[in-house]
Formats: sequence, structure tokens, C-alpha cells
Amino acid sequence: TQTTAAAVASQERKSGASKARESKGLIDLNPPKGTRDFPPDEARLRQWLFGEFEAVSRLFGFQLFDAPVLESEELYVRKSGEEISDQLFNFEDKGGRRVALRPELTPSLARLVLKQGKQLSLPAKWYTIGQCWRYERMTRGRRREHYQWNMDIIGVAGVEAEAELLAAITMFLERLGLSAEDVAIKVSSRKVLQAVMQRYGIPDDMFGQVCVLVDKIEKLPMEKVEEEFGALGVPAEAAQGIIGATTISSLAELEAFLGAGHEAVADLKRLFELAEATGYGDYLVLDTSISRGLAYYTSTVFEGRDRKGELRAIFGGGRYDKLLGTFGGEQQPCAGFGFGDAVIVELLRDKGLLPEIPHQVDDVVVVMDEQLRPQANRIAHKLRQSGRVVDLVLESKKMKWVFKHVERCHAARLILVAPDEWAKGTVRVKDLAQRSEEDVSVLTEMRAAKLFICK
Ligand SMILES: OCc1cccc(Br)n1
Repeated sequence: TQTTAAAVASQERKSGASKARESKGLIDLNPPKGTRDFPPDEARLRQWLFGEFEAVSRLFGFQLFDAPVLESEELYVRKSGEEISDQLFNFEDKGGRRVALRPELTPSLARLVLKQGKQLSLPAKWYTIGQCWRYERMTRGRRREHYQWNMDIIGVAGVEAEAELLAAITMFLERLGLSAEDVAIKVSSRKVLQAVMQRYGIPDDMFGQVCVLVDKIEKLPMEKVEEEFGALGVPAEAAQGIIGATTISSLAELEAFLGAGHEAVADLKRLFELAEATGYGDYLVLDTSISRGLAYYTSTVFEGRDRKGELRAIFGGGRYDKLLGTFGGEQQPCAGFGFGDAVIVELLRDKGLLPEIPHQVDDVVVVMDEQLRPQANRIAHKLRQSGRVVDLVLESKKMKWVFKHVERCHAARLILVAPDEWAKGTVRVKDLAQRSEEDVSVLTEMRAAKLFICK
């Protein structure tokens, strides 16, 4: 039961229609707060988007994995001030177990990799698309769920892994009609922050918290950031040194800051070289202001942003060489990314690149006399076996309805099973594109071949 204030707030947020239904004791037709329905039109767009995720993952030879949307809460308790941990959609199940709807997919991947142990041949290249959750006070009206495409490479220590992941991302963007003119991929290394922390003698065990706080610099007023550094016990001078290190935007500057032989410089130089050679170098921008909001990244981090800077991050990722170790498994070098299903659609819409994806079938089969229903079913079945997408009209309908239906289905052909034609062993086939029609024999498979067109 909600407190009175919460109930009143919730009632105020409901639309008039929802209130009206609620007052009649009817169920609310809207999905739970912060979640989305996918009726057919939206589901077709999502299916298209996921099809592109799948196609690119396939082209890169990655293997699909999956895990439950419900995980043990302990996978996500990291005490590093991460938004993802602060907003866990967690609860106690009826068995008294602390569980959570997964806020991200990487911990599940880590759990599965460790569970496979020595059975897993390395390097492993795994991908998945899964719904992820957060419980955020609806103060900001943000979504509580989204779908994320993840690709991860386990067992490769060099930035060749990050280069492969970025190649997949940029191939995906190009397939959708986007280019480096639309999207920038900001790249940095947390080894920069590590170097600064060492310079100021900040203990290593604060690395995750400091990185998560640096990620908030762009999102919070500077005084709030400085206050949070203070709360972490980071001296003001060190905080200024960390904040100062987030303004580097070229390899030359980075080299001057860290020194020529520093591993972060070598890593990023190699990454930019591979990106250029592969053909997506124009997307990359060195920018030490990015840190990402996940504590477990250890060096390379990257995020995709629209060049206009109007939208939230399109995707994000990086290297997380210590995560498996923190789960009590054998340490393995890992790199991966998460790519959400929401911001990319906003960007495609802004660019006029959202595809029209109508409901479409090849054939609509209609029986004109219920006596011929068995024959019509057989015709539809044979057509489907030959690969045709068939909408079989299941009740007697007037032709006016049939023609409207054929339009709704964007059908290529209308096949009428009617007594006169059937008596001659034929069915009437209307080719809706050619606006022609003919009676096609169904008496023998061969002569009926024209009807059972194989795709
Ligand atoms: O990317 C943060 C996040 C995690 C889970 C659900 C949603 Br919506 N957003």
C-alpha cells in the first residue's frame, strides 16, 4: 500500500483516461511507470534495429549468450557511488533471496565466463541483446528499462580488442546511414586518472570512486563535484589536479602530460592507428573528460555522442581487466560495450533515417464459400511451405473488407478460392502490383508451380 502522499502524487500523475478507468475499478491500460509497450508498429522497428545488432555481431564472428533478467543483487553491489548501483531495481524474493532486475549485462557475462572455467576457449567473443532495468524516482520522468546490445571480448590484453569493438560499432552506424559527421566516439584511458592519483598519493582503492565522480563532472555543477571529492577525502589540490587532467584533447597533449613512454599514450596511439587503417578513424576523438559511470573500467573508455551534442550518450564501453578477479575468478583481460535502444532511435529520427517498416505479407488467401474452407487452408499451407508469407482470412468477409485488408497487409497477391473456379480446378490470383488477374490451376504440383512461388 502506498503512503497517502505517494498515492496522491501517483494519482496526480495519471492521465484523465487512466483516472476515469481507475474510478470505475478498471485496470490501468498503461504499462508500469518508466516502461514501454511495443505494439506491432514499434515492435517492427525494434525488430529491425535488433536485426542490425545481430547482423553486425554475426559479421564479427561473435557468439550469442543470454542470462536471466533477474540476477542475485550481489552482482551489482560495488559501493563506488555508481548510478547503476544507487538505482538498483532490487527486492527480496519469496525465498528471502536478495535479487535485482539486471541494470547492465556485463556482470552476467562475467558470471557465465567464470562458470565455464577452463571449458571456455579464449579469446571469447560474446554478444547479447537484453532488457536492463533501473529504479529511478520518477522525479525526472526517465525510463526505467531499455534494451542494450553488448559485445565483449574476453582474453585479449591489447587494444586490438577495443579496435575490433569500435569497428563493429562504426559498421553498425554506417549500416543505418550514419557517419562520422553525425557521431563522435570520444576515447580516453583511465590510466590518465591513475597517473594523477599517484602524483597526489591518493590510495589505489579509491580509483573506482574517483573515476565515477569524474564521469559526473559534465553532469553536475562544479561546486557539487568538488564537494563530492571532499566527501571522498580527496584534498582540494588533488581534486583540482584530477579535474585539470580532464581537459586533454590530443595525443600530443597527453604525451606532454604523461611523458612519452607512458602506456596510456602507447595504447591510444595504437588504437588510433588501427582505427585509421580500418577506415573509421574519423569517428575517434581523444577526450580525457570522459570516464564513464561504471567503476570497473581499468583503462580504455569510450562513448558515442551525436556531433550536435544534443543527446545523451548513444553507447559506451571500455576495458575491465579486473572484474573477473573481483568475482573471485581467474583474472582475464576483458573489453566490451553497451549500446542502448533509445538514444540511437532519437538520433535516427533527428536525421530522418528511421525506416518505414510496414506490416507486409506476400499473399492474402480468401475463401468465397465456407464449403471450400478446408481447400483454402491447404492452399495457404502449401504456399507457406514454399516460403510465401500468407495471411489466411479466417472468416467469411465481404469483398469491400477484403480489399481494405489487402491494403493493410501490403500484400503482393490476393488468392480467391471460389466455387466456379474450383470446379475447374483453379483459384483466382490477383497480382496487386501488376493489377492483373488470372485463374491458376491447382490440379497438379507442376502446373500449380506458378501459384507456389518459391522465394
Ligand atoms: O544506462 C543506464 C540504464 C540502466 C538501466 C536502465 C536504463 Br533506462 N538505463
